[in-house]
Amino acid sequence: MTWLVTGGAGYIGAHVVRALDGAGEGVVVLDDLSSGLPERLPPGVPLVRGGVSDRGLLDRTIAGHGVTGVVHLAARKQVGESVEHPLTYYRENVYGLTVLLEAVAAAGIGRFLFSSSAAVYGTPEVELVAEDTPCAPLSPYGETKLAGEWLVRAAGRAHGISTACLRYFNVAGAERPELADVGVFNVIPMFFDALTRGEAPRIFGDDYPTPDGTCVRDYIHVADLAEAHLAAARHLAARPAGTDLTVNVGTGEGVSVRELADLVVGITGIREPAPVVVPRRPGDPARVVASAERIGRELGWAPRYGVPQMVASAWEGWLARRSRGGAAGGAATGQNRPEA
Ligand SMILES: O=c1ccn([C@@H]2O[C@H](COP(=O)(O)OP(=O)(O)O[C@H]3O[C@H](CO)[C@@H](O)[C@H](O)[C@H]3O)[C@@H](O)[C@H]2O)c(=O)[nH]1
Repeated sequence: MTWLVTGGAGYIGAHVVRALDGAGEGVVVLDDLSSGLPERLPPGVPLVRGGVSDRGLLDRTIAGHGVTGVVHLAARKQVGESVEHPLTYYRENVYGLTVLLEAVAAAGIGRFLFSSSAAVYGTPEVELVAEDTPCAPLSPYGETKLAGEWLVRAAGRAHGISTACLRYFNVAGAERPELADVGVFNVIPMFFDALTRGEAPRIFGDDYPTPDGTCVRDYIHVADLAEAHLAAARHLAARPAGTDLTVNVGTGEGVSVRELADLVVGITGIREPAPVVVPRRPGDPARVVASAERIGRELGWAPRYGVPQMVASAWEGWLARRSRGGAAGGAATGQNRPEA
């Protein structure tokens, strides 16, 4: 197969590209490089520069590279930003997806993997969130992911496309330092950022109904997440056209913010200033932990890495970036120079 990976130069996308490429699948990347970095791509993987709303570019890329499957990761993903700019989120995450699905249907492509999110569940009041837990997203970001799932499944049914919606839980870590997340939007990089600036990491609330009072999340190593994409791609390829699969990609293990802060302090060795508790951040659910039963059963997938490895690999990436002078990017390599 040849997979078109949209957003393939991003933090998660580059890990997915490496997993597919390493397993011998053909890969072509479409990325507008708004946050993606060409040097994240392995040598020999073609990069087409552009967005998923550009139908002409999609048609040329699909035909020119003989694309037979799509992994769609290109999207905006910041919850807070989506509250301020909902129209941008709907345009890029929903309208962009309709254009992509039209191109996929017109080309007769039979496999489509969609990057969804645990954000579709909102505030699930259950110990383990199963895929049939009612979806009630709290932000425009989560709404666009849920609407995206509806679009993907409806297009799959109408056009005989096999589809998989992967609901990512809290993604962290890096397979190698240069692939680490360069954004400071999630808790682990936010803790690193505070500590390396001599400030105390902030724990948002310790009065939640959880064992230590801090929020509990299901952290998943990005390399394990990438393997889940490979497993889903193979699952679809082995089944009849029109198969649809919706799975949580999480570990089933909850880790509290306090436990995470202790790990970060231990792994970085930066003990002062110690983490401080500040008021709750509005909108944070107390506990969001996946049921990983379906993904294990359907895909035979299980996580290989735990939270200590996520923190340690993210820290290596953080240090590597600092040693490069803090620059987020670098020059494109010759092999991955954008085509368009
Ligand atoms: O400086 C910080 C940053 C975060 N947190 C807490 O850490 C936990 C994790 O926060 P964060 O890394 O921001 O992730 P979530 O808010 O859980 O959301 C992430 O995970 C969701 C899927 O579950 C995705 O939809 C979102 O895009 C992604 O940001 C939460 O309890 C936060 O309150 C702190 O205590 N201090």
